[in-house]
Amino acid sequence: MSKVVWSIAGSDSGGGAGIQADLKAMHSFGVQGCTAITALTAQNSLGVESLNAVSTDVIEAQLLALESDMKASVIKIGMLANVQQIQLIAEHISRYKQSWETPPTVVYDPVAIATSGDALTEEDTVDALKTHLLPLVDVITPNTHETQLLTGVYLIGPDAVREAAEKLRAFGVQSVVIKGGHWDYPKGYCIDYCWHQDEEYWLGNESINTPHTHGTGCSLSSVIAASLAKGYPLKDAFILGKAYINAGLKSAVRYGEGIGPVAHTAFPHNIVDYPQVIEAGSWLGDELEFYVPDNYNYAAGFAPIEGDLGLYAVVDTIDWVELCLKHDVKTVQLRIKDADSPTLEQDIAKAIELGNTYGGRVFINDHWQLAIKHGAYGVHLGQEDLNVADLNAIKQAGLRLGLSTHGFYEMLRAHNYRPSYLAFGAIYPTTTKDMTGQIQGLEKLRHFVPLMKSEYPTVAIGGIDLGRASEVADTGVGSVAVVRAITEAKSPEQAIVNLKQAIGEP
Ligand SMILES: Cc1ncc(COP(=O)(O)OP(=O)(O)O)c(N)n1
Ligand SMILES: Cc1ncsc1CCOP(=O)(O)O
Ligand SMILES: [Mg+2]
Repeated sequence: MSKVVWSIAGSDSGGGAGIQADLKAMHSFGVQGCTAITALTAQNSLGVESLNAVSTDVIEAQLLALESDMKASVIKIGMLANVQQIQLIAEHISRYKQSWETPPTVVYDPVAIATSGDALTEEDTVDALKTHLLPLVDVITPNTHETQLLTGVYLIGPDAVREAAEKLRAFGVQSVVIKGGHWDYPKGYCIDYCWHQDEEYWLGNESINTPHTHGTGCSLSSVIAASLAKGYPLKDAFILGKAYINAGLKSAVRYGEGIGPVAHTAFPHNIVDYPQVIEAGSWLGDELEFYVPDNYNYAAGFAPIEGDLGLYAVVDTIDWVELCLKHDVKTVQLRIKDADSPTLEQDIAKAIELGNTYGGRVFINDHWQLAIKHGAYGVHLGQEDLNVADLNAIKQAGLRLGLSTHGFYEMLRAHNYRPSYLAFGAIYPTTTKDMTGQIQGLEKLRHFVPLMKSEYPTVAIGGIDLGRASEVADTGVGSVAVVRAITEAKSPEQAIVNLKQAIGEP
């Protein structure tokens, strides 16, 4: 069933922001948007002419109607026009959180506008938000101005952004996304920040030069809400929101005399619309004065893969490497997880030799030093390895680099290194490795493939068996990687033939 997301927000008669923007953005991400309207604004592209707050009775009637039949997995809150509204919404959300079988996630996009022109500048409104609403908020998405109004911190640089986020968390908010669309630092760039579960994430891209930016805030938080409902973790929802807004800004047009609305397109499938994940040591990281560790080593642009990866066998012994190569599996990975195995080096050397004998590509998982020493075709590394492996040594030695990714944030982080292939997983639950909370499913794979296929060979891994191989291949992914589908098959030789046939490998 499609996920339900509520938007509790104001109506923009010009159609560019508020409820109208929320519904369009939610639709683009395949969720059912429901609404509880808090205010009716009379506005056009030139500005807000009047604002009529909806009575709390009428708001409550909308909420009760939705609650009795269409409970939300995520509730997005936008404009709240007065203290009474804040109290009412907080009371309801508090009850949902305590009594619903699946408590909703709450995304709050503070909107600094009200009858007086600027609700967040009124002390009692800000007090009511801090006392009643913020402690119930899972993700807050203020822009620079709203952050300043709520925290009193002026966002003059990255440390100030961190300080403001800390203040918002002190009000009881779980996670913070601060939209940097309004600061021009570094010059010509748009930098956004996210704090979630004790980690910070920074995204950046060149500013998009258009005056037609109306509704970007509402739309971004609605994409975040819809993506959370779809099961994306916040760091991925944050990226999808940015990419959607970037695509929308590029196609935004004027409808009136003034500022036009950000365009609503579709799930972003063009890599050029995606922001950069900012890491220490990168140019943007240096501009933001990120701490660079002593052992920092970065390399990008690894040797390309010749031909198609095809069926990719991931196995843990030399016997399996040989069986797979002998039966014409063209890509094989030796994955020995016991770093203390007394035969580790010998096994790696032998696997590489077998690759040369049978003309197959042999990747070595984890043990990049031994892979270099014995001249492997490539190495396969995880995201955590990126901080410790000597990437320059791997690149200089001409080895291919395959990288694991679990979601859009990791995919973009991997993209910073321009590896030789990108693997995406786990597609389905697996017993081979603990992938709790990391199961991607086919829908996410369908989004990942078109995004990355023009840049890299793509690989899908995790829980893929003969019954599932063809639906995975149908996503257009370049390669299907399996462990148990071969190693636990009654006849591994026949399994190889069947798997190749299922994925259309000649
Ligand atoms: C093709 C392929 N994809 C993903 C993985 C997982 O690698 P990693 O994240 O390094 O985890 P471990 O395999 O080391 O447990 C892989 N090995 N191969
Ligand atoms: C190593 C690895 N990385 C992500 S899932 C996985 C295991 C895949 O094993 P299987 O094909 O048996 O599900
Ligand atoms: Mg590994």
